[in-house]
Amino acid sequence: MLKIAVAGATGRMGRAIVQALQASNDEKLVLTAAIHRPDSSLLNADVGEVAGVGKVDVPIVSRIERAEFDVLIDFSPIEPCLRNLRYCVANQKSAVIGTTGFERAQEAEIHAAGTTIPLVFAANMSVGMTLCFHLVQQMAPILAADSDIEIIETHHRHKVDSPSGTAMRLGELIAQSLGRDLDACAVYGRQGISEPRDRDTIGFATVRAGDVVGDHTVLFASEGERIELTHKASSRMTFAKGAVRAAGWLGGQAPGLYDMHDVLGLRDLT
Ligand SMILES: NC(=O)C1=CN([C@@H]2O[C@H](COP(=O)(O)OP(=O)(O)OC[C@H]3O[C@@H](n4cnc5c(N)ncnc54)[C@H](OP(=O)(O)O)[C@@H]3O)[C@@H](O)[C@H]2O)C=CC1
Ligand SMILES: O=C(O)C1=N[C@H](C(=O)O)C[C@H](O)C1
Repeated sequence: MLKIAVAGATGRMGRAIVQALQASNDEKLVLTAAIHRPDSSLLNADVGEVAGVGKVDVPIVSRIERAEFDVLIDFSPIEPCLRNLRYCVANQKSAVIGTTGFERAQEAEIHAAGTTIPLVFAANMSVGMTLCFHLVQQMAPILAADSDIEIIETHHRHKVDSPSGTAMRLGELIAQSLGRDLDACAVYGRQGISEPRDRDTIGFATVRAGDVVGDHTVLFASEGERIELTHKASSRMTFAKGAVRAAGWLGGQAPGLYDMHDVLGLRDLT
């Protein structure tokens, strides 16, 4: 049996993860804890009822210290997510982190945690986007000399971090495959009069509207042709199933920093 705790359990992703756990065919995965913020009116409510899957006998708690678990799946906001991670490191628990929007120093802390506990950290837990992460690294070195590279993402109106974690990861992987430093070559949005576009930059455009689950396009545009690699998520269950799969996979792993390539057995692709 692998005991799973979910942090951010009442959020959009948290509820989808509770649903995915209930629907999972992996009988060794058991939801044992759900964590929400201390001042929530939902404390002590049954998380299954909050997620719409009926009673699961798991009351929502406010502190990770009150949770009994082997693997934490965390989609809570940045500060609680980092606090939870520190608890996991101190208590040798495994973690799957799906939260996005971390600053560089916070990412460094997550990477360091991966030296002491089994940790999956992935801005996008879908199979399709994991494949796109691979594909852009193949495409960019072939196309970059003649192409402008732009990353365009659209998400629902409630999303607070931008560009999305996925867009940033796409940018990092493209920059890495071209030997560029993303911090030096990224251009975030444009307004007003500017010089003509510098081919060595990577542009980011962000759209926030309605209930869009998550669309990403990487555009390679040269004189005379363009390639658009587009991924569209139409259900949060796509990410939730990935997170649950990652938790089950982590159960047997040694300490290390992993991503969905490892979980899906696609590491040889990269
Ligand atoms: N890696 C991936 O595949 C994906 C990643 N994400 C990322 O996951 C994160 C969550 O997204 P989403 O579910 O849409 O956001 P939500 O805002 O719906 O969910 C976050 C939840 O965390 C709760 N929360 C606030 N404080 C705490 C706390 N101290 N402890 C535990 N929970 C707390 C919030 O409660 P309240 O609202 O009451 O404050 C909210 O219910 C984002 O960073 C998003 O970018 C999203 C989809 C896929
Ligand atoms: O906040 C979201 O919704 C999503 N966040 C992730 C991101 O920032 O990339 C993944 C997905 O696109 C949905």
